[in-house]
Amino acid sequence: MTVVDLIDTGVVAVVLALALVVVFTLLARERRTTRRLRAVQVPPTAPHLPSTRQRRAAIVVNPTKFSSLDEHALRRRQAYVAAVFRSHGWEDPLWFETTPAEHGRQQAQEAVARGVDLVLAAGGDGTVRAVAEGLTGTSTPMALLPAGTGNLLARNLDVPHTDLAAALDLVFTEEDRRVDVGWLEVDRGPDGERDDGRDGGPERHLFLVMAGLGFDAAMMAGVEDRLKQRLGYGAYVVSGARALWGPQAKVQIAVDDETPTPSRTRAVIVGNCGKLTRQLVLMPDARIDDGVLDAVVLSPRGGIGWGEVAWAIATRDRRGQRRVQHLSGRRFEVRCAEPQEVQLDGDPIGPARRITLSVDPGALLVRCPPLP
Ligand SMILES: Nc1ncnc2c1ncn2[C@@H]1O[C@H](COP(=O)(O)OP(=O)(O)OP(=O)(O)O)[C@@H](O)[C@H]1O
Repeated sequence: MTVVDLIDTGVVAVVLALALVVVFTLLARERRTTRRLRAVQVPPTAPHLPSTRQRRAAIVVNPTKFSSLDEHALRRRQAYVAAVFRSHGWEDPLWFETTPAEHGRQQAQEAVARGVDLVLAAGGDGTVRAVAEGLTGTSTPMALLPAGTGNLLARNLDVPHTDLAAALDLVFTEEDRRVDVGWLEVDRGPDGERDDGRDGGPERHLFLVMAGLGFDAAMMAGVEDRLKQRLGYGAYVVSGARALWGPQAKVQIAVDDETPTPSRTRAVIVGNCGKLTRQLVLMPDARIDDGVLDAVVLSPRGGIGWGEVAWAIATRDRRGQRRVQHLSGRRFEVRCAEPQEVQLDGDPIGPARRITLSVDPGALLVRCPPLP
């Protein structure tokens, strides 16, 4: 190992150590202040209004996210939620469970067919994406009951992600906001296996936060479920430390109708919104309702390069520099010389040779606080 390698290794170790300290401190503080799930107090029932049609919500639940609750606790939680709806003059909600084969899209479509006024996605970002696929293009809004590890959409929309009762309150106090939807088309090459549960046509996935390929996707693919349950967000830091050392990828990036530009990169991340945590903002200019997608292209070499990337992100640098390039447009196409891991709102979906990302402006209604 040369002296430069040693310095590089040292810098990476310091950057990672700092990142670990910052992430764990922020998460610990966030948990302390917001974890306490409000006492299960059933609010008083509102006076019955016979003349108007009662509104009704559907709740699409990913049961794996509540597996720590026993049958009794689960029923109490459901009874509490139903009582909250009744107390606001709504009918008892319809409940749908996701399955290993149907992650929420079909359940949301069924809820719309049954005429509900709102569909709540109770799960992580995977459930939120699936429910959004079922609601996009309809006039039925979605609300969030965040129960995942990352809860990236909730973080970006300022929906409480550690207090289900507070998230539920928003249903009755907030308005519907129109947000953009991102679509990712994946070309896996002749040997690739599709991952969207459909048979014909191109493989297509909806995303609401970020999609991309390279380092970040490899990091997410490397997160083991057991570690995620034990460490939560910290599992991503551990996996990130492993993925840091991969080689640069040769890619061609085309934005809208421009000529593709060749690049050697570690990650191309395209965002509908840009926040990873309250403090960590990857794309400071990304807005979920501006009708365009933003992107960052990260091209560090060695530990010093990663240090520059970490600094640019920590300081929310908007201008970009040689290691961190910012782009924006309505359509991105990324072609890779070798297949690269792809991620969607934090979920790895396997390697691909080419991805195309486009925006469908204002295609989804979400009930949430005013958009940041
Ligand atoms: N009934 C079920 N049994 C087993 N697995 C399920 C079931 N329903 C959904 N899943 C799995 O859960 C995944 C979605 O999980 P979730 O909603 O937590 O998103 P996530 O992105 O994994 O969240 P996070 O990583 O933030 O915890 C789906 O992709 C599917 O694989």
